[in-house]
Amino acid sequence: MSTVAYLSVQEILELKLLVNEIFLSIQGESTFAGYPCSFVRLTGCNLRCRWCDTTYAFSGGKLMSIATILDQIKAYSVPLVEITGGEPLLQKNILYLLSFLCDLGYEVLLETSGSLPIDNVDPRVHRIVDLKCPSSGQSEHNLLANLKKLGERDELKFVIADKKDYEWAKAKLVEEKVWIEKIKAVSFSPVFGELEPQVLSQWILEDKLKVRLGLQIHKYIWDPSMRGV
Ligand SMILES: C[S@@+](CC[C@H](N)C(=O)[O-])C[C@H]1O[C@@H](n2cnc3c(N)ncnc32)[C@H](O)[C@@H]1O
Ligand SMILES: Nc1nc2[nH]cc(C(=O)O)c2c(=O)[nH]1
Ligand code: SF4
Ligand SMILES: [Mg+2]
Repeated sequence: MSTVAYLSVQEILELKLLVNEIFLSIQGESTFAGYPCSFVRLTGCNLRCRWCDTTYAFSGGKLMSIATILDQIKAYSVPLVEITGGEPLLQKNILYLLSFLCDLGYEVLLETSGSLPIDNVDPRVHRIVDLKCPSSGQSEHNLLANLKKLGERDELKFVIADKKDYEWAKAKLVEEKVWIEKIKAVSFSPVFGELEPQVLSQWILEDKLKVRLGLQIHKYIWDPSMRGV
């Protein structure tokens, strides 16, 4: 617990988070795509991406103690856990949950918009940081200072709706090269239902970019509008 104020185990277990859903699925995004993964989706987001597929997580949910959340994750019995949202970093108690999961030996992923500081996140966590492209309508919220905090276990992603977004993302790879070189992976993902994977693939191949094409594979396995997968 080096990154946050010291609390006893009992105090940590009693801390609460506003949780939208907890579920077991196949990890659909990032370099961990394909693995069984427990998901904890927290309620609330400070952004409003035009194409957000999880608007139901902007409100609602249930206040749950970290002890109860852990019980559910333990019941799923898989070694990979992702905390997502909404925007998970809006709730400060998330930092305790992340560290506690690492202490228990889980491989822990955090999916964040990158609009809030990522500094206090336990260094054992894999941080997956989205840089919001222009057509999301939220680019002005990108906290570019986060990029220099990224390390070798972290990933950067760009969700791309059109050629303008693509060119913007490509320019960022050059402008922020010095930080991006140090991280595990960069992915370019098409906005689902808006940009054909084949079109984005063609652009990446033409430019021979060293980025991974990211497809949300859960949307090919299950109905793309389904929750809890
Ligand atoms: C729902 S967000 C939650 C985490 C955080 N708020 C964020 O934006 O990174 C999880 C991921 O889904 C991506 N996403 C949301 N809607 C999408 C869509 N329509 N097509 C492709 N990716 C989408 C986001 O860009 C983000 O990388
Ligand atoms: N299966 C599955 N994988 C995911 N990876 C990141 C997700 C997210 O919403 O953050 C997500 C999700 O919603 N479902
Ligand atoms: S930051 Fe994430 S959860 Fe919030 S609106 Fe954008 S995609 Fe949706
Ligand atoms: Mg999702």
